Amino acid sequence: MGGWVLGVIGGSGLYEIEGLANRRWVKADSPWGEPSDELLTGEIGDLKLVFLPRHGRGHRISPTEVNSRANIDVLKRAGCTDILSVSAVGSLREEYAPGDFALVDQYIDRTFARPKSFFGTGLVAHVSMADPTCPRLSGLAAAAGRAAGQTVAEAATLVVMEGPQFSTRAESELYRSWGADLIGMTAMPEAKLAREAELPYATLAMVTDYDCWREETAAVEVSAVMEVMAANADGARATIVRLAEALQDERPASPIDTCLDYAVVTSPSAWDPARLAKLDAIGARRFKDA
Ligand SMILES: CSC[C@H]1O[C@H](OP(=O)(O)O)[C@H](O)[C@@H]1O
Ligand SMILES: Nc1ncnc2[nH]cnc12
Repeated sequence: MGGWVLGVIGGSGLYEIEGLANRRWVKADSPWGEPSDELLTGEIGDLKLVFLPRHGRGHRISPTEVNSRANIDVLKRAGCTDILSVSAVGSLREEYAPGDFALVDQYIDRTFARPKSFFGTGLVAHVSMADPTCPRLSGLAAAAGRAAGQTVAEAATLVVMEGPQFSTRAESELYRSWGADLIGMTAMPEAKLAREAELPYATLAMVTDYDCWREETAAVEVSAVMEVMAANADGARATIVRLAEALQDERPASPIDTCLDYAVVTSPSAWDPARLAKLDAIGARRFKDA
């Protein structure tokens, strides 16, 4: 096994990270279209880190228009072994307060206007999403957040809505009645695509608001989200540095590294060469003999 290569997808308010040695913005191409921006590559100690701002520098791209297939593809091409995804989220529970961090272990995917798979006609695959995040990476990220002085919850359930408008009060109450803890707009289909790419994935959620269900608090506005994110960006960066410091050694294998072995259902004789060609990075391990 080689070392860790950490991909970090930055969300609202996190458009770059400082403190990287040999830091360089590099253009990355993908057969899945345009990624959100160039990749910022660099090192923290022995760890290679690859950062991509999800909405692009200047926050140009809306949640629906984020090309998550291209983003995951270029991170895979850049050699990432694992992905930490950072997101600003609303809280659906009293106990998750603005300023808190949380690691997500379940998602409820309510998005409907985004391509959600690298697979399809000519090469059909069904990966398991029963446990959508990597417990090892999530645990390390939670410890890193605490070491950086943050309050960090674990095992949160995140609703991912289409947006870009925020929820109605009835929707907010509905998601609460489903047992969801947090709400955002971008972790899906990112988490599904990371799994198809055999990349262990974790969501570091940064709570920015109480959405619109809490009577004593004003309904969420984007200015409030960005204000809390500005106050928390240093905490997010410190968490990433602490996580990087914990990933200096060899990377042990994960079952996610080989999950496509159990997922592909199309007979090899029916594989579509055009789709196979687009899967040259995502499926490099699985389809190396094709
Ligand atoms: C800027 S408020 C709504 C916006 O913030 C979150 O973005 P991200 O997940 O990339 O941090 C949310 O998902 C929306 O895209
Ligand atoms: N209340 C909210 N709903 C959806 N996405 C968000 N991102 C930050 N706060 C949010």
